[in-house]
Amino acid sequence: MTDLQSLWQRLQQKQQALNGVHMRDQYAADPTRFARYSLQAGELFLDYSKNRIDDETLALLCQLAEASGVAEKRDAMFAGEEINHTEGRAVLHTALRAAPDACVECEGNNVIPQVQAELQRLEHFVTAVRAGSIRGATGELITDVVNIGIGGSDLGPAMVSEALRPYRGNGPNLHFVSNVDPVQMSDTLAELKPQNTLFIIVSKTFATQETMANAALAQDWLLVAFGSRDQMLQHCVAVTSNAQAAGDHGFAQDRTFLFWDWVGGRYSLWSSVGLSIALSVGMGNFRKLLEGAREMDEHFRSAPFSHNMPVLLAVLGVWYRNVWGAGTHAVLPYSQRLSRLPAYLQQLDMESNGKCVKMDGSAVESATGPVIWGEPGTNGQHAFYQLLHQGTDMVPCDILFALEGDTAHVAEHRMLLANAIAQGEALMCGKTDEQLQAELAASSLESESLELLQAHRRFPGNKPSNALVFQSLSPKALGSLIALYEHKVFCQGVIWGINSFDQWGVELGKQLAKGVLEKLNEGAVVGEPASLQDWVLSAR
Ligand SMILES: O=P(O)(O)OC[C@H]1O[C@](O)(CO)[C@@H](O)[C@@H]1O
Repeated sequence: MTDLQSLWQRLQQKQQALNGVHMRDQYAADPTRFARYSLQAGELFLDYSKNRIDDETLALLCQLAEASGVAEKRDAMFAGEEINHTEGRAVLHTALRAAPDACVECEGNNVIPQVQAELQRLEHFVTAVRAGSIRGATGELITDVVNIGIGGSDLGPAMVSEALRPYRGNGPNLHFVSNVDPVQMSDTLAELKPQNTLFIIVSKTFATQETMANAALAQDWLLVAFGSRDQMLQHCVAVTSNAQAAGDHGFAQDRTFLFWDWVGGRYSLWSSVGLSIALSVGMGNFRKLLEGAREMDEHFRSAPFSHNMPVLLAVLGVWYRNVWGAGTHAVLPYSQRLSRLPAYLQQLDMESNGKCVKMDGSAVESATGPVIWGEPGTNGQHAFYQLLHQGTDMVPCDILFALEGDTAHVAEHRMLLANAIAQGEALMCGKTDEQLQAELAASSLESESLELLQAHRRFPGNKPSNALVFQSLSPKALGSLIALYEHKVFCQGVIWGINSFDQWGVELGKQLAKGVLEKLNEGAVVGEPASLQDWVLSAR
């Protein structure tokens, strides 16, 4: 039996032993549990004491990470090795936030000078737009910026710019258009004036159907307003790793911001893809975001696994996914500003680890990435928390909150905190039968109804959750938080033996849609419809 097999076996045994143990008893028996199962990394604090674990489990999980080669793969990633082997690419989003004097080699070249040069170009542009020295074609100020992109070219900038809304100062208003459903672009344009609007067309490939279609709609709108292609182009910039395609679409070099093929779409917000973020909150805040991520990178590279936040989150996720059979993982930000975090993490996690084939092409032997879902916490409480507390599935949760809010409404922020803390406690402790009986006994209900109600009002508890806490949702804390999840997903991919950096599973639908579109453009079907496609054709 290999080391790995024996570790999995011991973890299975541990699960059987812990299955009958209640976390509230573990807590009661060990007053040091919270202190021992929590840690600070930079601006982030993680409480992982409300998990179905003990010291031996944690030690086994860390050994699993070690035996799976997490440290070696991590070092290979940071060193620019070609770890995305199915696309023949290095994975170097960490170089985008590395120190300016760092040296990170990719195919023998240090990539840091080009990263820093592109950041400088971004800085000049951002500063000029915010200061009003770059203006629209008619000399008017740019008051609104529309980011046109999808997936990684949308979700990261959209999530971050919403999270950092209080840092906008006199920055322009931001709008995001991703969906090829034309209503999104129409509704957005209805609010805007061409002379004050800048469009950022963000696409790594500069070939994505949705983005190119939306860019064309925006450009038509500008052309109608200005009647001149040159003026139209003054209101557009491109962000891409395909400079050639941007050039073919008429974008001048000084209106094209670049990133590289070693930056995966879902890992790209740290690059020029973050232009909308930087325009909104200013370059100083964008650099703080990078700094926060760098701090987490350093922690990930240097902390022992037992005190390594991304590694701990990763192995806890693996523990529930593979040993306890949890199919989903909930992300519950107690922060309206983080309302887009679950959607962002869906792409980060599910596009990375939704795989059924190992690096060598053989089928995986265990389950891989869970379904990631969630909503801001208090809204979720009045919607789906019923299932978290009394449903039949175990749903591990991440509960996130800032100690300080960013409004003057301190009392309301305290309510938010109270809810976040109470839910973690309710999930863990549940309600004992004695507590419930005492509550019901104090009511005026008859004994028959009491018995029935007792069953329905039982809270079993013993439901796992992590709490991720930060002083305030600052650019630096947010940078660390995003990098934390990136590295968590990476570690899990290594443990499952999969390539977390390709996304072949999205291709088939795209290919088929092209064929269907051609048929829809051609027209009607003859005879009885034999498929949905035929039926739609004949129904139109
Ligand atoms: O930036 P692009 O090339 O337009 O791609 C957008 C998104 O599409 C995907 O390739 C999936 O279809 C994502 O990985 C990517 O973030």
